[in-house]
Amino acid sequence: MIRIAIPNKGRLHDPTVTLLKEAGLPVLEGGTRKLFAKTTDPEITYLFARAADIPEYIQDGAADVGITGLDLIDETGSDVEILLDLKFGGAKLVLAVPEDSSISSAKQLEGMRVATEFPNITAKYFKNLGVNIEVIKVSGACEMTPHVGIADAIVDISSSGTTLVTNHLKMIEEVFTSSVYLIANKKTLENNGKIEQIQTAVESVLRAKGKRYLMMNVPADSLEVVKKVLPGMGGPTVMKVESDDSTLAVHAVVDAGSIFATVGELKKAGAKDILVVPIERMMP
Ligand SMILES: Nc1ncnc2c1ncn2[C@@H]1O[C@H](COP(=O)(O)OP(=O)(O)OP(=O)(O)O)[C@@H](O)[C@H]1O
Ligand SMILES: O=P(O)(O)OC[C@H]1O[C@H](OP(=O)(O)OP(=O)(O)O)[C@H](O)[C@@H]1O
Ligand SMILES: [Mg+2]
Repeated sequence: MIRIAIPNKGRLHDPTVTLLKEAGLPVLEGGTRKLFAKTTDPEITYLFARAADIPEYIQDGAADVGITGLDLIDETGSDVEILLDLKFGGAKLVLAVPEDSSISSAKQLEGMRVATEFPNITAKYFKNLGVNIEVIKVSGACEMTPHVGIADAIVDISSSGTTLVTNHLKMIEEVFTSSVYLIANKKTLENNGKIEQIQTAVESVLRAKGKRYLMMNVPADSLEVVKKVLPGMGGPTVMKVESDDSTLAVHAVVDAGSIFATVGELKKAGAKDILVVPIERMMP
């Protein structure tokens, strides 16, 4: 049996559940108040946990696989296997000071106080710089601390930057770049092939997100020009169209980012009836 720990609430819950569904491992009978949920594979169960607790659950074997933020993994110093960047939940830990402060670099904070929800990452950052500071650990509303004399600077999560601006703070350094990762217990990973299957399934969803499936009809004498337009992945699949010897059906996988330009060029090359279709999963 493999237990996968996923965030029970907060901003990481919904995208995690969506990704698992796309990977063919939907959270069944889910509900934020429940501790456990099943999926379609009888050998896999979900455990709902706080995002911040997941790294330690994985390290200690309370769960075998986990999905949570890299910042939380690093902060807890958990000894886990980092398998895959899931490319969502992106945020930065930034060093910020009041907007009217004359401080413009981390080095100028020698001997001062820095408030944060991430004391270990913060201490490590300043230690690497050779700057002595006092870390003040808070568990929320960090942005307020420089304005009430508790700290001279903060290290806090920023994504859009709105919270910093609203609280009259300015970023002076980037301390840590985070996104959400798939992690695993080191022992289970060695002994149980199921984790690799889970990783492959999730990876196949991520790979497919950047691709589109193109289908089109091509006059036989335009095939060579059309093939030149279609960037590889082993080249397009070319099929005969029944009852029409002069037309071929051409299928190809292309980068989603280049779809606009590619379709334009295909038209020019003589392709017709072009269909652009999303791909659910892609295995190499
Ligand atoms: N704008 C953001 N603010 C806070 N955390 C973010 C943001 N964007 C991404 N994250 C990531 O989300 C994770 C924190 O999720 P968590 O569920 O603990 O907090 P939350 O969504 O703010 O919920 P809570 O209401 O419990 O604070 C971290 O890994 C963090 O990097
Ligand atoms: O750069 P921004 O897009 O403004 O996002 C960053 C803010 O969002 C988070 O707070 P959250 O909304 O989770 O509230 P919390 O402090 O109660 O967790 C985080 O702690 C920052 O304060
Ligand atoms: Mg929060």
